[in-house]
Amino acid sequence: MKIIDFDISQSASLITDDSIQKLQPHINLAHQLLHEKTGPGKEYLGWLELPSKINKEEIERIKEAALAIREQSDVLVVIGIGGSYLGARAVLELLQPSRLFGTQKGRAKELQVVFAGHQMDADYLYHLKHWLKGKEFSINVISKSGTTTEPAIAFRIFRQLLEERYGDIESRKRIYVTTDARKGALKNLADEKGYQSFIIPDDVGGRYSVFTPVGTLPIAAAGIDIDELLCGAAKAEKSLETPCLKSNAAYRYAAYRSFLYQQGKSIEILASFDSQYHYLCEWWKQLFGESEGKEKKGIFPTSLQYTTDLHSMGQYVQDGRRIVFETVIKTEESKESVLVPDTGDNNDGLEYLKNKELGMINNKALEGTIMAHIDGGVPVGILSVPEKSAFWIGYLMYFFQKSCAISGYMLGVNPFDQPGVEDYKRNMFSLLGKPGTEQLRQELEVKWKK
Ligand SMILES: O=P(O)(O)OC[C@H]1O[C@H](O)[C@H](O)[C@@H](O)[C@@H]1O
Repeated sequence: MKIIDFDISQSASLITDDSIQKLQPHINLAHQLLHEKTGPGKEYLGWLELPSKINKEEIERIKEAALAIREQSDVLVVIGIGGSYLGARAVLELLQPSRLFGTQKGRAKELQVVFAGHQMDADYLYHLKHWLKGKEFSINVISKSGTTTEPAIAFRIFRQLLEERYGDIESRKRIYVTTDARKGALKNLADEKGYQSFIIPDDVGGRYSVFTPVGTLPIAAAGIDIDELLCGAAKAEKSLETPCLKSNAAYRYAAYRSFLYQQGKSIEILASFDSQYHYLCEWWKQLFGESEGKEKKGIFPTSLQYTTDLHSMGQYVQDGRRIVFETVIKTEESKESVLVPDTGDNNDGLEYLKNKELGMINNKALEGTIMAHIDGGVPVGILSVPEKSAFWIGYLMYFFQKSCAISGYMLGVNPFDQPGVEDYKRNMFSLLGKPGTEQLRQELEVKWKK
């Protein structure tokens, strides 16, 4: 039976199953806090039963909007940052590998999804604006608060471009807003202009929102089957209901992290041997980093793409400070077959690999790397994902959400807030001269001797 599993048996010399099992009482407590909705952040647990309680009518509305976008445009500009951006990007990059090279070649009228508002890089926005010349485009602006600076600026830029191109009335039909049901500047603007709007539920935080319209609208617009995605998430919700460590792989993963953190391992590397997982790793970093990095505690989540990074960071992992552990994503099947060509000579010394599958070679690299890292004192957990499909990515993302919540409760923090993120924003607003922030500006000038 196909399933996402988490296995640490190869690292037995560094971490035993027994030491994980001993954490069952802690897991039970965390499970209780989560499922009885009594823990910190309990007002943000809407994601927990979201896949099984999905509103069918809303899904139909999303599919209709996705179809309309595909009919009216060549390009969808998705504007958002953090949890309002990474989930959709992760799914797109994982399931549409040809995106990595720009276009969806060979397909009739394929909508291209591009991202903006995830930074304030002037050069990027300038070139994107110019690239859109002569292309039909629509916008999906996504912001739960409706006030985040980066997407708000990008939305101004692309809304202006849209209005100049299509005029006020037509451009209103090309703007799709995903935001709070009641409050925020974006909500007000959407009401005023009559943009088609989608709601981010109050009880679902940004980094847990991929199965809401935050993720599903751009994912559906890209032509990915959101029923399958949600079906995978619902399957995970059901399969990961039990607190029993032996049968709940997400809880085993949480316990493994918790155990290693107590042993002084403060950095977790999420590694994959498949470049399509890059943005899934970025999404995972926000999920765990924002959920756990508080009160001067928490594992620092980072990611590496192998074998690429074995040629840059491999040295550190193998032989640097022993504060690192690794979680390796292993996908069983490569979708495509690529063979090492038989060139009729052995000048490069690769004759022994002729006609061999690249997928098989990559797999041997994975096996060899895991052995080397364990020998070097790095515990490695293997997260096996049956295939790269909408169903299994849905399952995987729910798996991570659930393990993150449990891991956060085991750490003793609120896994659903992010108070620290406000500090840079406060300073930035003051330095930009936002009205009402004069006092802070003076304090900053004195402190930093400007
Ligand atoms: O959706 P938004 O309200 O625009 O927020 C986007 C992101 O910005 C923040 O600063 C938060 O730290 C993130 O958790 C959030 O996902």
